[in-house]
Formats: sequence, structure tokens, C-alpha cells
Amino acid sequence: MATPEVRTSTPRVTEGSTDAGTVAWTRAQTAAFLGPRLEPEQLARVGAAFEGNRLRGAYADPDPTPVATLRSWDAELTVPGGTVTADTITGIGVRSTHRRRGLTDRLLTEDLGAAARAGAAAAVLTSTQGALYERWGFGLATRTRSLTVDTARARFRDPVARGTVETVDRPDAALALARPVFERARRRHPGALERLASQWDQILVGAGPWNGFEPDRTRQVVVWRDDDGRPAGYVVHRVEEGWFASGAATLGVVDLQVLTPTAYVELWRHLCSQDLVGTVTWSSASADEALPWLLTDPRAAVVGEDHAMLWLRVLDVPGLLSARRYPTEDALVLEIDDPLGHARGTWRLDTHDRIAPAVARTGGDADVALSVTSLGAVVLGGVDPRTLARADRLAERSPGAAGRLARMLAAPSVPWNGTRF
Ligand SMILES: CC(=O)SCCNC(=O)CCNC(=O)[C@H](O)C(C)(C)COP(=O)(O)OP(=O)(O)OC[C@H]1O[C@@H](n2cnc3c(N)ncnc32)[C@H](O)[C@@H]1OP(=O)(O)O
Repeated sequence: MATPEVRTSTPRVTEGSTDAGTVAWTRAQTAAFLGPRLEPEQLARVGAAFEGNRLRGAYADPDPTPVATLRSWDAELTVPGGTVTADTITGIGVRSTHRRRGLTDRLLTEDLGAAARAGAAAAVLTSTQGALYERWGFGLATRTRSLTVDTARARFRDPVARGTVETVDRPDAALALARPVFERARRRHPGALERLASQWDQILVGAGPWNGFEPDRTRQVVVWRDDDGRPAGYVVHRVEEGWFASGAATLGVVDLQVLTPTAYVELWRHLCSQDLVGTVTWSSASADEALPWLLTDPRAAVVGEDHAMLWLRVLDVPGLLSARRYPTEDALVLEIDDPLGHARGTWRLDTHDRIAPAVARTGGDADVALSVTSLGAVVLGGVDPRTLARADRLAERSPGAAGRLARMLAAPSVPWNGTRF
């Protein structure tokens, strides 16, 4: 069998219809993920959903439908104290008849190479599987934790509600209120990503190619305004289990973003005071949610399972390390191993200038040796380098260097990306 050829395209929409190549690409990607077979009128909409994205495919000519797919786009990624451009990757899917022949390897290696040449500091993805992406240099950079609240038990330590809550029915009105809040909130969370228009559709309406553009009609958007009437937080929730059978529904939080601690308290107070609701769950909460501490009985909120969220692959060492800020003034030499070459080398990171940290290649002796995968895991401050040293994933070459690196990389808040993509 001939080796499939890798090609890249961008979606084109003419008079409301999507080009045939994008339609074929989408069919292949949906099938690889066991998604629904889309009808022609649904396929006509995918071009708009993928607007501006890069669609890579491996094609066994003359079949116009690719045997493997990968979709990527550039998004701003928050790092401690700044942002970088990240190649954001999703939709890696291989036809069931063509797996384990290196097609993902080819698509991903090409995509990472193109992103590095275009100047992206890193690549990011979320994964269906835990054992897959380390081989391409992705390290687990952010995690989420599930949160489940028994609303009958949840009493707030501060019983007095402040500000106002407002439900917003129309998705365009919800977007106009939620997006400015999110744009400010995401810059406070290392690991958070800028969102595409199609991701907002997914969050606010629950519709996209993955479900045949069928809206989730139980979704509601609630905005909290401060005493001056300014929106300072919002929550999007959906019904996960109806109230008909038990009299007590389960609400699922889809997205919750706040700009102030008060907005956080009041949105949770609202969620926990709904008639017909017995439980509120959030599977993509941050690892450091304050909710249990707000309640008279902290056990009314059960902090549950921890999930892998964002995998990060460093492409440009100076680009990424000099974009973030550091809480300590120090200098360390890092020896980075990278089979794909993008991050490989010995680098001196000097944080004595708090505003402009310096990163340069050096011939000096390394203090710490680590793979690009381990660098991806530690660079946002989500895991302590000493933990990786204990796991033999990072080597300390000068005494105490892993601890110094831990103090250098500590983040102002726990890395969190609440948006799966
Ligand atoms: C970011 C995202 O899009 S996450 C979504 C991933 N996609 C899916 O889960 C959809 C269903 N699965 C698939 O389409 C495919 O099986 C994929 C994408 C997981 C793998 O694609 P393939 O083309 O078979 O992978 P490829 O042949 O390039 O394998 C590369 C390496 O990964 C390994 N690998 C492939 N799949 C897996 C797996 N599921 N678990 C562990 N290792 C795997 C291979 O053994 C190979 O390792 P090697 O280089 O040491 O031999």
C-alpha cells in the first residue's frame, strides 16, 4: 500500500456552504472519534466552526477522505505573569483500518515543526489517553479536580448575599457579557487558553460537529453584577439528571469564571439555592477551589477525582521562559533533551531582572538535566521539580538545584485550564 501523503488545508465557506475538502476531513475525524454521521446540512456548517484553523490530513489518493486527521490553531496561552502563542492541537484521529502505522507520528511531527517555524513558543493539547503524547515531548501541565455539592447541606458562612444575579437567555447576549469576563479571568490562570468562537458555541449552546450541532436545551447562563452593575462573573450550567424521578436534579457546571472573590461566592450561592436541585457537580474545577472553605460544613462540597487536562510541549525555550515571570532571583543552567530537537540544548535561565528574565544558550555545566516532557510539566508551576526528581524524571546535577528550580518556577496561582478541546 502506498504511503499516504500529508496535506494541510483551511476551511472555506462559499454562500453558506463548506468546501468539499473540509467536509471530507470532518467526516474522517468524526468517524475516528466514533461520532455521529453528519447530514449534509450539518456538514454545511462545519466550515464556520473551523474558521481559521489548520486542517491536516493524511490522504491515500485518490480517496478524497483522509485516513488520518489533525486540527490546530494559534491561541494565547497564559503563563505566570504573561502570555505566549501556543499551537493548539485537537482532532487527532486515524481511520480504524490505518492505525499503528505511524500516521499520527507524521501528522504531529509536521504540525509541531510548522508551529516552531511560525514562532509558537509551545504546543498544547488535551488527550483522550494518558500514555500517548509524552513520546512527542508533551508534559502534563495542568490538572482539574471534580467538585460535587450537596445543596441541602450547603450553608454559606457569610449568610448575606451581595450584588445581583441575572439569567441571560439569548446566546449572543450571554456571549457579550461572558466573553469580557473570561478575557480578564483567563490571564490570571497559568494554563488558560484564549477561546475560538466555536468553543464559545460549545460552552454556551452545547452545539458542534461532535453532536450534529444539536443544542443542549437545558443550558443556562447566569451573570453576577457588583453593586455598580458591572459583570464580574458568570456560570454556565446544564441539567445532568432531571428532577422528575427523584425530585432533586443534578446541575452540571460547564464553565464558571470570576473576577472577584465575591462573584465566586455569589455564583455558588445561586447554584446551591435552586429549587428542584439536590446536587451541583463540576468536573473541570481547579485543584484549589475555595468552595469548601466558604461553607459552614465543608463536607457539603466533596472534592473528588483529579484529571489530566492540559499537556504542554515546549517549542521555543527562550520564547517561553522569558515570557513568564519568576518569584525568586536566581540563575540556573538547564540541560534539555528533546528527540525532535526544538528545545534541545543547555540553557542558562537568569531571573535576577524580575521584569526581563534572560535565557540564553550556554556551554556551562548544567545544574538540572531534564527531558522536554518534564520541562512541559514544570514550566507553568503545576508540579514541583523535586517530585519529578524523585520519579527519576529530572536529574539534579548541582546540590539543591531542583529546590531552587521549584522556587523559581512557583506560580502565583495553581495552573488551571477549564476548557477541554
Ligand atoms: C489531541 C487529541 O486529539 S487526543 C485524541 C486521540 N484520538 C483518539 O483517541 C481517536 C481514536 N484513536 C486513534 O485515532 C488512533 O489510534 C490514535 C490517534 C490514538 C493513534 O494513531 P496511530 O496513527 O495509530 O499512532 P501511530 O501509529 O503514529 O503511533 C505512534 C506511537 O504511539 C503509540 N500509540 C498509538 N496509539 C496508542 C495508544 N492508544 N496508547 C499508547 N500508545 C499508543 C504507538 O505504539 C507508537 O509508538 P512507537 O513509536 O513506540 O511504536
